[in-house]
Amino acid sequence: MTAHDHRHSLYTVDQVRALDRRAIDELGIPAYELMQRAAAAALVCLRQHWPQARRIAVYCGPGNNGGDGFLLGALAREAGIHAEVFALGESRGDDAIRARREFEHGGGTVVAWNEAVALPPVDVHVDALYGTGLQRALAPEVAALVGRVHATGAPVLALDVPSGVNANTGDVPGEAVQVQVTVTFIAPKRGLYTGLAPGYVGTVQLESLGLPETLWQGARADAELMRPQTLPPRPRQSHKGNNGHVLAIGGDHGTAGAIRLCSEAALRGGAGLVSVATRAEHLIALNSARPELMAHEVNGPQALEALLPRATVLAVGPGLGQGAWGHALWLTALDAQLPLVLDADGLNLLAREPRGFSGPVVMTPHPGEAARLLGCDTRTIAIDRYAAVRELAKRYGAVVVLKGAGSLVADPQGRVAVCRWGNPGMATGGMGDLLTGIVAALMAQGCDAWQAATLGVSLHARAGDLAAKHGGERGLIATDLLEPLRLLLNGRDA
Ligand SMILES: NC(=O)C1=CN([C@@H]2O[C@H](COP(=O)(O)OP(=O)(O)OC[C@H]3O[C@@H](n4cnc5c(N)ncnc54)[C@H](O)[C@@H]3O)[C@@H](O)[C@H]2O)[C@@H](O)CC1
Ligand SMILES: Nc1ncnc2c1ncn2[C@@H]1O[C@H](COP(=O)(O)OP(=O)(O)O)[C@@H](O)[C@H]1O
Ligand SMILES: [K+]
Repeated sequence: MTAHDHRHSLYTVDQVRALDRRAIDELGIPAYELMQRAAAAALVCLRQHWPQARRIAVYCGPGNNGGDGFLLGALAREAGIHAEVFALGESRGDDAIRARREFEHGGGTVVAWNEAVALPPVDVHVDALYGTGLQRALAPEVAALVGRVHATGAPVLALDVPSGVNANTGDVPGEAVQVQVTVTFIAPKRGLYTGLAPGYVGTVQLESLGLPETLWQGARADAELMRPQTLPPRPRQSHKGNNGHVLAIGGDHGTAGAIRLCSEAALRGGAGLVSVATRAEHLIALNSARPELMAHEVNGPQALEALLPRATVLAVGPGLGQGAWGHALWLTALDAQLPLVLDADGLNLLAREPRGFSGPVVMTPHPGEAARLLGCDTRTIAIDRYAAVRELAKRYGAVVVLKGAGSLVADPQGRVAVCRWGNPGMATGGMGDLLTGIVAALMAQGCDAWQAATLGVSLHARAGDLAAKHGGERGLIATDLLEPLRLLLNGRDA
């Protein structure tokens, strides 16, 4: 992928290193000057977020991230801010060593950190321990420092990456610094946006260090950040037959809620018609709750086959179960040669009985389902969500949404888009069922699998944010998203 808009492109750590090298080799900017620019940008960021800050503490690790910290300490002192600088280990590498000397030549004193050192009272802590060079979990003594910094309650600014966060993957293998602001240099690292990282990074501010656009042009990026999108307005002459017909299949005994949420989301996602193939016992409840739904009793494959000719997209899985009924409907749906959205038990059945697809498919696993599909544990998924989602998309020949904080969407060719919206209020039952219905509705309206998945994920997460903005995160429930979803789908976000 070429990256013309580097603010929406996400890079692996190796790709960021390649950009650094090009800045040094092709633009002739010495690495030490990049470090100086990073420190200057960090000071601007610090003052922008905490204009009243008079005292800061900077914790410097042994590498170039620590080098950035020493130079920030020097600049802060020059600007009249009292900076106490702590070193964790000896600086390694010419630039980091030179940065430390520059701080000391300016009159600053570096305190070698040990656990007997008292943390000074400060307005802001600056985390310059580790950046993109983090290789493993923080050592116990560093983790102890992190705990003490957190306990002060004062805000933290991270230089480049919060220490302990793997900037390449978003994994956090042990302790990590939880910060209010991460000022990241040169390019957005893909790991800051997904998995455990969103719990640590706070606001991510990109500083391009005055490097020209040409640096990013032609440079490889690994993924893209989703941008807010909607669908174009409907043609005035539109009729329900133009807007697709979603058939939602599921709702075994005792699981009516999942299929109702999915089908209602398909209606609010703009599908022209929404039918439900479910157990007889759910029909009255579905019809009385949502008379716009066409609910059908389906007791086996034949009854489902009768509904297929009118459907444009099948949403398969919410509340489907993995019993004989669910399995038989699942097989019929997968053989129907219609576009599919597969979720929940639709995915669990696929993990049990792997197979290919004949038409376009979007799969929407959460990490637990993803682990079943890949035959691994959820920890393996968390270690590298980018690798997991790409492997799923490739293995199943489908567009795959790997849900959870910083949802990822991948296609079988390896393209990946990252969702930067959503909130922990959405960690509640039924949210995934909505997503299935939304993605199906978008496919029914003519989006291809990639468009439906990326637009669906972004609308769902933004609807979650809008709902949480009005009522808060705790107590947010899936149906709260339906009205904001409709607003966002129509390009309104008030
Ligand atoms: N090269 C460049 O062009 C620029 C680099 N910059 C800074 O340089 C950083 C990268 O510097 P480095 O590559 O030196 O990497 P780091 O400073 O992140 O850390 C590398 C050092 O830490 C050690 N280490 C890693 N994980 C450890 C752990 N868990 N426990 C103990 N030791 C560990 C490594 O062995 C190595 O000595 C960036 O994040 C950024 O802050 C900026 O100055 C901007 C420009
Ligand atoms: N902390 C979070 N941040 C952002 N989005 C979240 C968070 N927790 C859950 N979500 C989103 O909510 C949805 C939950 O889906 P899922 O786990 O399938 O729930 P369910 O099976 O109950 O419907 C996913 O789209 C997921 O990305
Ligand atoms: K850091």
